[in-house]
Amino acid sequence: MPPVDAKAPSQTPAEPILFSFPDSDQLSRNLADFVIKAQNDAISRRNKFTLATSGGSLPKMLAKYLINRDDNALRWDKWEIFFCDERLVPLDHEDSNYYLCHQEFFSKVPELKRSQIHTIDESLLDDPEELSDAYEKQLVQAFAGKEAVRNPVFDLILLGMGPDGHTCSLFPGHELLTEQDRWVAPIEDSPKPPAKRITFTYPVLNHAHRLAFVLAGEGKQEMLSKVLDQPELGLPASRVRPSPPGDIYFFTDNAASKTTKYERSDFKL
Ligand SMILES: O=C1O[C@H](COP(=O)(O)O)[C@@H](O)[C@H](O)[C@H]1O
Repeated sequence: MPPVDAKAPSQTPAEPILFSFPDSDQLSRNLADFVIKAQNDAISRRNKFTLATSGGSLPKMLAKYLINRDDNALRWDKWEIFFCDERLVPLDHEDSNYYLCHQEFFSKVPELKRSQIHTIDESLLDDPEELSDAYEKQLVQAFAGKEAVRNPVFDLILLGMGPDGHTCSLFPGHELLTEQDRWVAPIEDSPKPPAKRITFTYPVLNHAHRLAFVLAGEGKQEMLSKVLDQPELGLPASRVRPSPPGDIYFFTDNAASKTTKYERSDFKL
């Protein structure tokens, strides 16, 4: 188990900032600029860029304008990549979030070395607790030093959201919503298959420097309205509210944000 958080618990959490773009192509283009800005800020601060990504619909939208660029904006050698959640299947299984990200993104970036990507230990697939602890240890090692006594502070965490409001593998009504000690936890009863997974917990999410939900299409509309307009429902995605100086953004297309009454912000870097 990681050391106890030393941060003062009384700070008011950040308010979500909503960006809405005409379509998913514009969303991807602006998301790429946002990621590059986060990368540059992180490199100036600590000479590396720690990113955690989700699976689902995100990797394709993320990759679209990050791969095949001709402007040298990306400093791939500085990237260190984790997964916000992972399914307990082999890394070449089609349900694996790593496999999906590899297909959509990593395999198209030859500069990115395999050692920069933190995956689960496949030899522990039969022991979710052990596997989860081993993945948590990878975080402890990556964030060692001064930060080791607090929580890991990711430069950027990219999130998706399912139609039930889940994010990572944190599902509505599940006991993991109140997990305060572990950074990474196993779940063996995920309502969305596969049932066995590991997931980041809120202590990790809510200490990140920046987080962004990436949501496109009409299928996200109803749940996005609930998450932004009715936070009192306590849906998993609504509970992502980092403490200052962390920021939380929603990158959406107009189809996803059509019905929310939440105020849109102009996108500027
Ligand atoms: O199961 C999962 O679902 C969520 C949402 O996926 P999406 O296809 O609706 O974008 C995803 O963020 C998570 O990483 C994944 O394991």
